[in-house]
Parts: sequence; structure tokens; C-alpha cells
Amino acid sequence: MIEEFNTATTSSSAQGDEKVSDEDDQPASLEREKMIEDLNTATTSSSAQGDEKVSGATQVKALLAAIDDRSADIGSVSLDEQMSVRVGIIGAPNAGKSSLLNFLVGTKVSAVSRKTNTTRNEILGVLTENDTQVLFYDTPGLMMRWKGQAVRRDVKSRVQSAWMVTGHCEVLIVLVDAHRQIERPDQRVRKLIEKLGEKKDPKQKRILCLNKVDLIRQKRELVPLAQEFGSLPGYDRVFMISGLRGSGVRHLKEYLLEKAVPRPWEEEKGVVTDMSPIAVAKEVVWEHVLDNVHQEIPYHLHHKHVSWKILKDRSIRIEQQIIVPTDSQKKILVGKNGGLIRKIGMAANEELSARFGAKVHLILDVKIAGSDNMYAASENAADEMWL
Ligand SMILES: Nc1nc2c(ncn2[C@@H]2O[C@H](COP(=O)(O)OP(=O)(O)OP(=O)(O)O)[C@@H](O)[C@H]2O)c(=O)[nH]1
Repeated sequence: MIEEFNTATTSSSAQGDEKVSDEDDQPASLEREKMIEDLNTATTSSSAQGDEKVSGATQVKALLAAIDDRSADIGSVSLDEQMSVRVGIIGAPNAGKSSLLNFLVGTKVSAVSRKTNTTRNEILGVLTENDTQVLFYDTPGLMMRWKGQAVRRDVKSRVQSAWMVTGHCEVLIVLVDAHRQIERPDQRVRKLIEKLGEKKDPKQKRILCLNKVDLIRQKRELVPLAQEFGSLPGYDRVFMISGLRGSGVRHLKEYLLEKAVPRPWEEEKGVVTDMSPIAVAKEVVWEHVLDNVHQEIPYHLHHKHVSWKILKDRSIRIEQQIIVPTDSQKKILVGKNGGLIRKIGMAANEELSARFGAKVHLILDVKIAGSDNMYAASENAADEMWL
């Protein structure tokens, strides 16, 4: 039924403040040492600048391959044959935006969790197929606000920046958790969909994706929702998909590829994100924190990159800090005998090693906010992003 609908519709090792590391430097030739030194400088500086694009895990693999003198075969398409399309993914918190992005790109780029507001900034995921490159921008969750509701300045600026990114896209995917909307219809979500259908740029296509259809047992339950949302003005197409399991995504992908225009690619073939390796490392750790720390606590944490270094044996030493406002929150995060933070660190370490294709020494340092560590606790606040 989904198939028919989609084709038919045309419209670490940290223990509190103690740091533990198992670095294992090995002797290396002077030339090799110099190369590693250069790579560390390049990695750190390009990530810090932000305007110079690096490509996270792919970048690290390329750097490590360079040390070993292995070159990656990335193939090429001549400039005048290259096509591309920019696609924004937008919707309410927990609609499944990051899961869809990861499925489309074919690898995990954006953090996914059951908690709302997992995505804190726009994240680029790149899919390159034959001569076409699709640039997907995952955005933080949006929600309509009640009349007269005040919006904090940091939330406002994140919403503005999400709008700015999606404003440059040829296609905007508006994602709805269809399962939730059937179980517990939320007028604010409907209003959000209406609002997002209002086009500012007539050239931009907006499409509606009813997501999480795998959770709906009786597929006919989808029909009223598809009719209700499908009749909203502003949308070029409606798709029914499961961004997590992939059903219906093939048709969505075909639609997106058709929208590509002749334009040189923005990323090399093989690159899946412009996130720096440092940002990837933060994203991975943050996801494991969200998976393991419950209730409101994650929203009061401040998560900081401290250092990054490729060692002589090609392993990577990554140090991050998690700053908590109170001693009791620190106790929860660290867990009994450091058990919880160790569990988070080990899971994140394993994932980072797999993604970077290298041994990783992750050091997570948990600190209580002091005068030298003052931060806005609101940075990761649980508030939704209000339109
Ligand atoms: N069953 C099912 N679950 C899904 C699907 N897509 C996402 N999820 C789950 O929904 C939850 C939220 O998914 P995310 O991809 O993090 O959602 P998001 O919209 O990026 O969330 P925010 O960053 O909070 O805005 C996770 O537990 C996912 O596993 C889907 O198609 N089917």
C-alpha cells in the first residue's frame, strides 16, 4: 500500500575528574612523525576554522590512509556532468529527521535518540550517486508556540539558523511522525505542517513525508491522515515512509534525484558529511550520553571538546569534558564507582573506533561548573524550537 501510495501520488574511560588513558605510542621514523604532526595540525586547524570543510570519519580515514601510503579510489565525474540538489529536512522534535538522513546517506551521520532535541545544530549528510550529489541538511526540531509564549534568545537564533540553511534548499522535506499523529493527534503539529507549507520561495519544492509507518499495524489507518495532510496547500508531493526501516524511501530518493540541477558537486565523492572529526566525536559521545542518562539531566549538561591528537601508532586520542551544574548531577552521570560514565565512554569509544577505522582512546572528564567553567545551562535545554 505504501509502495502504491508513493508511486501514485502526484501532487570512556572517565571516572569523575580522573582521566584514564591507554595511549600506546610506538617508535616511528622522523618522516612519519613529521607527517603525523602535519596531519594533527591540519585536522585541528581546519576543524576549528569551521569555514574550511573537512569530512569527519572519511577525513580521518583518508589521513590515516595517507600515513600508510594507501590511497582511496574515489572515482570522478567531470565538472560539466555534475548535478546536485540541496534538501532540507525539517519537522517537529522526534519526527525521525536524523534517522531518515542516516538512511538516505547510508551511514550514521547524525545522532539519533528517543529524547527530543538530539540534533543541536544543522548537520550535512551527502549522498553521491552516479553524476548526482544530494546535500541533506538535518535541522533541530521545530514546534509551533502558543500565542504570547516567550522565546529565549538562544532558541530563537537556532531556529533562525535552521531557516537560513533550509532557505537555500531546492527541496524541503517536512517530516511528520504519522504513528504519533494517529495515536495522539496534536493540533500544534498540524499547524506546524500548515505553516511549513507556506512558501516564501516559489522555486522551492516542499514535500510532506508521513514517517514511522512501520509502527502502524493497520495501514488503512493512514488514509485519513494522508487525506487530511495531503490536502494542505503548498506541498508538491506526499510520501509515506519509514526513515528507520527504509520502506518508501526509494521513491523519495528517486524524486529528490530528479530535482537535481547542473551544478558542480560541493563535496568529493565518498564524503558523507562536512562535519569535522572533532564534531563527529562530539556527536557520537552526545548520543551515548542521551541513551544512558535519563530525565532532564542531559539538558543541563555542557559538552566540550578539549583535544584531539593522532598518535604515532595511528591511534587517536580524543579528550572531551562534560560539565554539570551540581554535584548531585555529577554523581548521577558518573554512576556508582564511575560505572555509568565508563559505560558511556566504552560504547562511544567502540563506535568512534569503527567510524574512524582506527584505535581510539576516548577520555571523558566530568566536571562541576565552577567560576572558570560558567556556561549557559540553557544551551542544551529541553525546550522545543518555536516558530
Ligand atoms: N519505528 C520507527 N522509529 C523511528 C523512525 N524514525 C525514527 N524513529 C525513532 O524515533 C526516535 C527519534 O528519531 P530521530 O531520528 O532522533 O528524530 P529527530 O527528528 O532527528 O529528533 P530531534 O533531533 O529531537 O529533532 C528514535 O528513537 C528513532 O529510532 C521510523 O521510521 N520508525
